[in-house]
Amino acid sequence: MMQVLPIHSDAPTKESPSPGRLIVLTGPSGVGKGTLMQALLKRHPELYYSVSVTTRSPRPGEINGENYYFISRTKFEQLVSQGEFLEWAEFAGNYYGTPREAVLNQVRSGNLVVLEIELKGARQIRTSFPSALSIFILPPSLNELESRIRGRAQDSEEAIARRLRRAQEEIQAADEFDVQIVNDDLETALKAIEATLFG
Ligand SMILES: Nc1ncnc2c1ncn2[C@@H]1O[C@H](COP(=O)(O)OP(=O)(O)OP(=O)(O)O)[C@@H](O)[C@H]1O
Ligand SMILES: Nc1nc2c(ncn2[C@@H]2O[C@H](COP(=O)(O)O)[C@@H](O)[C@H]2O)c(=O)[nH]1
Repeated sequence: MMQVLPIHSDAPTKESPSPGRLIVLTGPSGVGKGTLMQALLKRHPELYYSVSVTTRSPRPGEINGENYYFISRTKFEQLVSQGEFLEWAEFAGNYYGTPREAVLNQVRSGNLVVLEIELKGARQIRTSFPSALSIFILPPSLNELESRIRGRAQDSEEAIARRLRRAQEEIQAADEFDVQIVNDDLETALKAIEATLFG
């Protein structure tokens, strides 16, 4: 379970110089961020993947502490008030947030830290950490996005509809980010991410 950390009244809201770097992977739900992330971690185990905190219920097979830290809304709101998140957002009826201290420690230690997060959180990171590298993953089409969400068979009809509505807003924001990559063929998209990260 996530460690509850003390409140730091001087916790940074703007970045301070550090040897590591934050990488933000964003894009609509179902576009394949998690799939790309897992493949990337296999090839580059030196990357640090930030495990988020959420109030969403675990899907079959999801493991607490590995996929997410699953907590209650009350606990999440308490952590927000304690300043424990680097960013957080409500998405499709649930809260999601990035644990502040673990991520900052990794960046300070010189590591490349990858956050896989939705649009509002990605915007918060861009504001707080202007040197973060942000990558927006696009679907080949909205139809393909829908069939990926449905193919995953993890969400109710209502959740699918909410995610698709939100996807259209998110896609319009793609140009706000440093790099846009279409996840059509997985291997091609992976190579494009690798080229962005490692040159
Ligand atoms: N390039 C691809 N071609 C075909 N299917 C893909 C591709 N990339 C991912 N998928 C499939 O699309 C579905 C959604 O992928 P994934 O769960 O990784 O998306 P996500 O962006 O992480 O979603 P969320 O943001 O909701 O967690 C999965 O079933 C995955 O196997
Ligand atoms: N702002 C944040 N968004 C996050 C975080 N962790 C995950 N996410 C994004 O939420 C949606 C929905 O995820 P799902 O697992 O329920 O399908 C998706 O876009 C994730 O990338 C976070 O810490 N902050």
